[in-house]
Amino acid sequence: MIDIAHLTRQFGDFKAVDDLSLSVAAGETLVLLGTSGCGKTTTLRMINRLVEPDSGTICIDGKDIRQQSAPDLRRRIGYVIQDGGLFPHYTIADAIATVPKLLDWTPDDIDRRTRELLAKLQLPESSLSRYPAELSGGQRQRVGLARALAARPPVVLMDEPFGALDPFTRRHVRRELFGLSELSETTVVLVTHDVSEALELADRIALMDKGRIVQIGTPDDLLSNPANDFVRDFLDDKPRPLHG
Ligand SMILES: Nc1ncnc2c1ncn2[C@@H]1O[C@H](COP(=O)(O)OP(=O)(O)OP(=O)(O)O)[C@@H](O)[C@H]1O
Repeated sequence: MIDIAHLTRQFGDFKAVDDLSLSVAAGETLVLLGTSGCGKTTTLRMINRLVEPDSGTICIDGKDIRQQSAPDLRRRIGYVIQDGGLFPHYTIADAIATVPKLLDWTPDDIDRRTRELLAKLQLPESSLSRYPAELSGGQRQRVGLARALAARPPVVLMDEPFGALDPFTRRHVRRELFGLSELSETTVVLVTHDVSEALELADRIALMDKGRIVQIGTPDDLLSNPANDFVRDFLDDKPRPLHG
């Protein structure tokens, strides 16, 4: 579904992403996990051409993404960021309708799809005329996902989608959203630095360090056969008392 080969991106002299290759299968959830600054977001943003690589290729369904215009590409790739990434002056109805309108859906089809998503994501219909600032963080996150899923894109990219939520809400919202059949059929690439989130959501985890993949595999693979001490230490995030 997504094939990334020898992807490199520098900022000045600094290699943010360094010869990175990976594939994501259709319907798979791949989590990019790693420390702050290891190149997760840069990798993700190259998939929807918000960042252009210096070298390497990305193909979706066998087609090089540079052979299509960035706006066309982005209409077929949902993108979810922290706190929903909603425009403050768009109502929730406008936000969810953004891509369907660009794709010239009829108002009836947009309305039907919007109401379907509201029901699935447990958002009240009264939220349609509200603005993001009038919703809770968890609700904004659901609207961000509704907007990303509205036109049924085959691929959804998520960058720390639950990062703005408190730990309790975070666990609750992510379980609920990833329980949706709609999302389980979609190919998802999700960026996080939260180990338990990665272990819970991933079909496979790509653990990154300094722009490279240190190990890629199922959560079980990484836990039972860590490639080195970095992988072992990274995954072992149990709290320990400092003294005693
Ligand atoms: N536009 C830019 N200009 C200069 N440097 C950048 C730019 N974007 C990213 N970088 C640098 O590239 C490195 C990787 O950044 P990136 O955002 O991909 O990391 P990350 O793993 O997603 O980190 P975080 O979890 O903190 O978001 C960082 O050192 C960052 O400072």
